[in-house]
Amino acid sequence: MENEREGSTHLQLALQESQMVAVAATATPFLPQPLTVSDFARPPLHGSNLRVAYQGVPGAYSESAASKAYPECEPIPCDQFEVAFQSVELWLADRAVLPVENSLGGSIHKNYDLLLSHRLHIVGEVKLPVRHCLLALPGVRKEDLTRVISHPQALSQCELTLTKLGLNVSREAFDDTAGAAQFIAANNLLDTAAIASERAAEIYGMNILAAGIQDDPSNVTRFVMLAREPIIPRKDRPFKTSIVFAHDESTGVLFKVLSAFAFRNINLNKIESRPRRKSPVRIVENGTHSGTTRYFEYLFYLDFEASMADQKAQNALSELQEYVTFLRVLGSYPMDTSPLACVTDLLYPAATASLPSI
Ligand SMILES: O=C(O)C(=O)C[C@]1(C(=O)O)C=C[C@@H](O)C=C1
Repeated sequence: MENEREGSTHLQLALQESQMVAVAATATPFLPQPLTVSDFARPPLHGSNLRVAYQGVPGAYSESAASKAYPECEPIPCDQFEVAFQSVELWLADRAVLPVENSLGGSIHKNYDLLLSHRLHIVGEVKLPVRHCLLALPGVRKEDLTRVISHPQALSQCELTLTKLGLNVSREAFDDTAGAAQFIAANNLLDTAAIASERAAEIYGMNILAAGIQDDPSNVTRFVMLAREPIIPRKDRPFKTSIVFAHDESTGVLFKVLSAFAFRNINLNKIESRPRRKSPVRIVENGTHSGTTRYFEYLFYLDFEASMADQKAQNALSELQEYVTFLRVLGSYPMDTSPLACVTDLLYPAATASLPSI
């Protein structure tokens, strides 16, 4: 009797599990499921195509960036940025393609921090125009909406346009744009819209209520390609080098660092500061005045326009070493100078057709 009850419980569990699998399969048929930390126990996959990890689910802009960077690749969805880094380190993927900045939303700080806490090398960059759409289930009208969900970057890139559209909606953050569309479809939400790509609309059977809803028509996200090994820097095409450094409290160090590039006519593309997490604050006793001052400590990320194969870049870094307490080259890689093709052109070259624009 006891065994029988146990048997029926197992059966019920198995049934519930198979029903859950069936529901998930109906919601997103044949789509690869995102990697999670628990997948790292699996043996590495082998195949002839380059396996490229990205954060999100199919239809995410990061997937399009992976396809732009490596046209023949097998894109591998990951549920978090950290998982994408680890999947390359553990040979589950060959490359990772991750967003680092957007022309409207600014830097994606999480990835700057992860670049430092992992040992991968930047081997390329890719710039992707991001054209957002407002997606809802078939039959849903703008007036029915009470909520818009998406990746925080996408929500902020469309903030003004959402207001202009006259939508009386709350905004909620989601892990990625396509994941938001997938969630609406899987839960048959008739009062919720997602901000995501045209490709996400197609994959998850959603309608496009409005296209091109980003606040600036030339909205672009820059992604970096990461690998276990660095590439050999060259001088026959435009290269960029990314470094990260920290310095101690002496005066004018940042000025000296920037001058090391300026005096050699090396163009700086970007400088970003992040808190130095291991020692975020420096406390200084105020000499004659009583009390103490707390200074924030920073790590500086800098991109400059030169290859590490170039003597003047090597000289600039040698000079930097005199001023800084920590220096790491994150990668020296070809600049993306290609014309900006939009996501639709990349994935459906023949059909950049008539979308309901606002
Ligand atoms: O959610 C996605 O589709 C992503 O690929 C992520 C992401 C980001 O992290 O900034 C990438 C590009 C867009 O700027 C919006 C979101």
